[in-house]
Amino acid sequence: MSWGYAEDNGPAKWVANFPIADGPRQSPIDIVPGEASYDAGLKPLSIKYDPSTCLDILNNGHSFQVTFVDDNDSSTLTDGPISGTYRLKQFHFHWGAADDRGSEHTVAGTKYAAELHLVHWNTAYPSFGEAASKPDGLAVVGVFLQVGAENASLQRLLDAFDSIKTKGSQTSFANFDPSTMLPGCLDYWTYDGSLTTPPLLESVTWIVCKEPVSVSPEQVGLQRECSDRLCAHRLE
Ligand SMILES: Cc1cc(C)[n+](CCc2c[nH]cn2)c(C)c1
Ligand SMILES: [Zn+2]
Repeated sequence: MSWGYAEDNGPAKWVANFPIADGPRQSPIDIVPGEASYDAGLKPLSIKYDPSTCLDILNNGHSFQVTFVDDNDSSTLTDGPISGTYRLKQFHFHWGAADDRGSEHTVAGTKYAAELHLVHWNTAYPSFGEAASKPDGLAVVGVFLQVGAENASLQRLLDAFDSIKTKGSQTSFANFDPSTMLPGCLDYWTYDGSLTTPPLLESVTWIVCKEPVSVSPEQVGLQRECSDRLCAHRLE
């Protein structure tokens, strides 16, 4: 039985096959703004994405993921809490069965309808796979999606869903600029954590944007409908 989000293979059961689930820096966490300490040493994020590095969109059975060419420094994350250059590898979303759940991180207990993860790897290591097992190997920018106005940028992704109906299917997806999904203000919380799905590797510097972006009820409904076809989990 592979891991998932159902009663018999969900997060409470992952520790059986992935003991790191009980590790010291597991994600997601509840972010309590009042308890976060201000660090004047932190820099603003520097995000530079080149839409021509966008490669394809994949249904990996747990979400849909847009993958990027990462053999050069065309799409990078620098500064913020990290040192060196991290390359964009992929982005994907987490959502749930209703508008009041879906995000992985919470803010003072509040869940958002969905959460975007932009996954970057530290070019101090030879590849994404190598970096994924290093304590400073990955940097994931998290953006909360709040139900409200339609998100034109997201709509282009949702329109591609029809061609990735079954788990494991992928289709080419070109010239998408992920920075169109970032909020206007890039203020962030940061902490050292982990992947939020098995193998739960403790290799992620989390950079969670304070400002959410909007998604319309229809769009998040489409994501849910797609997740049926993605045979993906229901978070609750
Ligand atoms: C090597 C590796 C494996 C997996 C499942 N993931 C995805 C895990 C994940 C999704 N959202 C947060 N962590 C990453 C980013 C790297
Ligand atoms: Zn994720």
